[in-house]
Amino acid sequence: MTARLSLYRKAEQELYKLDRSVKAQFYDFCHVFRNNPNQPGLKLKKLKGDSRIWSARVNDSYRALLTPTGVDTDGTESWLVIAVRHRKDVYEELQVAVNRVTGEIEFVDLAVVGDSALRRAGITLTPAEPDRISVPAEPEPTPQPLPTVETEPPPLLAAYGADQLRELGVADQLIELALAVTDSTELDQLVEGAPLLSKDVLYGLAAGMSIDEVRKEITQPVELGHEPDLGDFAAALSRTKVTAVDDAVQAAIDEGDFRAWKVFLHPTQERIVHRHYKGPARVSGGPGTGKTIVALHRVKHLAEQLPTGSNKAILLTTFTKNLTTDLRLRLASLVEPELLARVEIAHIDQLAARVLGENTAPGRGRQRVYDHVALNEMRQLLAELDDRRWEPEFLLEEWEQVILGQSVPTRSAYFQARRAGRGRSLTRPERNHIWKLIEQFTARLDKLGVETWGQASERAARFEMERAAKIRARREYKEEVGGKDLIHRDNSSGMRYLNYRYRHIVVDEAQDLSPAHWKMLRAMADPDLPNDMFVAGDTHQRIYDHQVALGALGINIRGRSSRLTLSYRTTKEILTEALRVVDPVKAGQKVSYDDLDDGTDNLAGYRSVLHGPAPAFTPYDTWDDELAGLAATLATWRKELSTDEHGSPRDPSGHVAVCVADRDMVSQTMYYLVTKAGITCAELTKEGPKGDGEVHVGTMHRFKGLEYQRLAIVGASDGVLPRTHVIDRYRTEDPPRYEREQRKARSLLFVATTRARDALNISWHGKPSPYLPV
Ligand SMILES: Nc1ncnc2c1ncn2[C@@H]1O[C@H](COP(=O)(O)OP(=O)(O)OP(=O)(O)O)[C@@H](O)[C@H]1O
Repeated sequence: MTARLSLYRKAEQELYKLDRSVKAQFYDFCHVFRNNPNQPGLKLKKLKGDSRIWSARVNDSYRALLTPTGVDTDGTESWLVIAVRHRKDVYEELQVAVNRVTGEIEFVDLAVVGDSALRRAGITLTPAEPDRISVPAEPEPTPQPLPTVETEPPPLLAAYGADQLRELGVADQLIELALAVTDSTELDQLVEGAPLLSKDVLYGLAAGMSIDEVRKEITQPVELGHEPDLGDFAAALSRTKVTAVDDAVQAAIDEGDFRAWKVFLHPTQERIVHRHYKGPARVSGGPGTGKTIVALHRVKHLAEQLPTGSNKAILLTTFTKNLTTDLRLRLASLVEPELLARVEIAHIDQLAARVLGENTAPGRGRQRVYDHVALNEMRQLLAELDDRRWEPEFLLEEWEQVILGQSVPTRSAYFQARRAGRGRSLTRPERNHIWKLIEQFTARLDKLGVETWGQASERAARFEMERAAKIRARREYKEEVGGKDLIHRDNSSGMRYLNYRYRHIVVDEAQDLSPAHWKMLRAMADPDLPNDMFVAGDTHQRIYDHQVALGALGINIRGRSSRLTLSYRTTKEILTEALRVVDPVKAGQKVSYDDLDDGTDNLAGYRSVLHGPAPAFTPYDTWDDELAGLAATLATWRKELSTDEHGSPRDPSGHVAVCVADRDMVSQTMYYLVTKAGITCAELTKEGPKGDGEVHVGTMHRFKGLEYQRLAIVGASDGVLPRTHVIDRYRTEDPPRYEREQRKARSLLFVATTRARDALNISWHGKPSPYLPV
């Protein structure tokens, strides 16, 4: 008799952590079991407590726990491995059941629940295999008197009843326990071995979500829609996310946690990925909630729907070059090469450059320069004209945000232009003066044969919009003439083949794209088709000054926005401090964030189930002291990360990073670490880490979208974050600008703090940055 085996998700995760030798014995076990589950050496037997759970021998110490999930028509038995664990951790009270809300198979593990919670709920766990060496029985401990009602803290979820938890989908076995827990540590222990839905519901309620919010945001999305048959495990198995145990299972398990994001999407993530959207859609969420992961799965989902041969029909784009490298690697590990060929991956500037290349005669292209070069030119122009009326920074921004940003073509149009968020208003003569200066400035850039990236994206947007207009005009005409051949009307053979560049566009790090970027992207996909654009971003992480209202740019995301709230990256401890940076509770410091449209966004419900040490905040007297402290921390981290959890050596390179505020500090930090502390470094550049030094060092901007196991932020002093000497004058001169600069600096620190997975150290010398929660 043969058997089909599947692995429950939790069992697979347990396997990742087991010793290599136990894993190998598990593969042997699977092989034998699939051939004949009744092979005597497997010692397959039912546990006493829940008749649905069986135990089988993997080796002397380890047991596989399984549940039968039906028999095929050909007589093949189907079994689900629900856990693999040491025999000492197998006890009779284990339970497996079908969840009444989702209809999925759920396994509840009480071994991880704290003693106090179990005691309060009156549960005692009985080992399924008591130790064979008999030890003289210890005298029964005298029962401890239960704390009196006065001293017992009230239950954490006192406001809710058993029926409510049941209706929301909490597993039956956990309900009494959940209602008895009195603090968040007990709750953490309780949910550690809980099924996903129970965990989400309990954490949601504990975080202050109302019953209605939990029902709407957590339960309803995973509801089956009809009452499941609680005894039909075969049907339940088909709804449960499992890994088939076949010859490839070893490779899957060896990949360990690296595989998790590819296979186990959270139901909220999954829903966003697979939904059909009639128009552009958006996913938001705090750092590490999996927006990039959702974007990648969305690309996969869309690629799967396309007909064979749809080469490069999907565009996956993001803000920076180094992030495209990461997207490319991840996507390649997620999809087959045939699907990968349907996707074009390019960062936003690269796209703009390509459009300009196509529209420029050979040899006529302009060199693209960064804003600091343009600012220098503006400064020189003003000096030559001896014009001190306006700051060069103000003029450059006025040009980029108002004139370029709104494609203002003429002086008279500039008189009418909206200048929302630009601070002080300008009179007509002032606008006249500014227009003249900017004309001279752009003529100067022209003469030098250069343009800014802002200008380039604006020009690219214009070319693309013209292209889209031609496509529309041609379609309208075709409709008018009833679909007849249009050769007589097309003025070039290329025209006949003119079509939108992409069928779908997926954008990551959307918060930093400028209006010109959006206009260009909008024109690259057909606005009349569903699922045209999918946008992932978090405005709390906006670190460039590009505020947009997508609706005004023809990208209508209203009613198609979703939010992720569970962080997969950062620990609760780090997250709590990071949130105090962007959402300060100090009086008078309310900061509000937009939703890429006319509304506002927030991080309500943003949470993590991971734990780690509390972030360290360390003051120093001088920069030199701080660097010495950093070197000591890095040496400790290097030592700790040099062995894995089984004690085997491991290379810690690339898992630790140092984040500073500016380029000078990058050089100083690297110089100190290399010459004085013997720690090799790799500088984080726009292209990614340069060289293979063990510790990555970079400015906060370079950390966008990245993550590290341990992170040190150094030089987080007052005056550096924010740059007081640069922005202080706006405090009275231009309060909205001052506000924007503050928000950018705050977001920068927020981005930096949320790059750390396990440990975060923040230090400063002199006074700390006002944004730090110290
Ligand atoms: N369903 C999942 N299963 C396992 N790991 C996940 C899952 N979703 C996300 N992760 C992991 O969480 C981390 C953060 O994910 P991701 O980078 O997509 O978040 P993000 O929201 O884009 O973050 P940020 O806004 O900071 O760029 C990554 O290491 C990712 O692999």
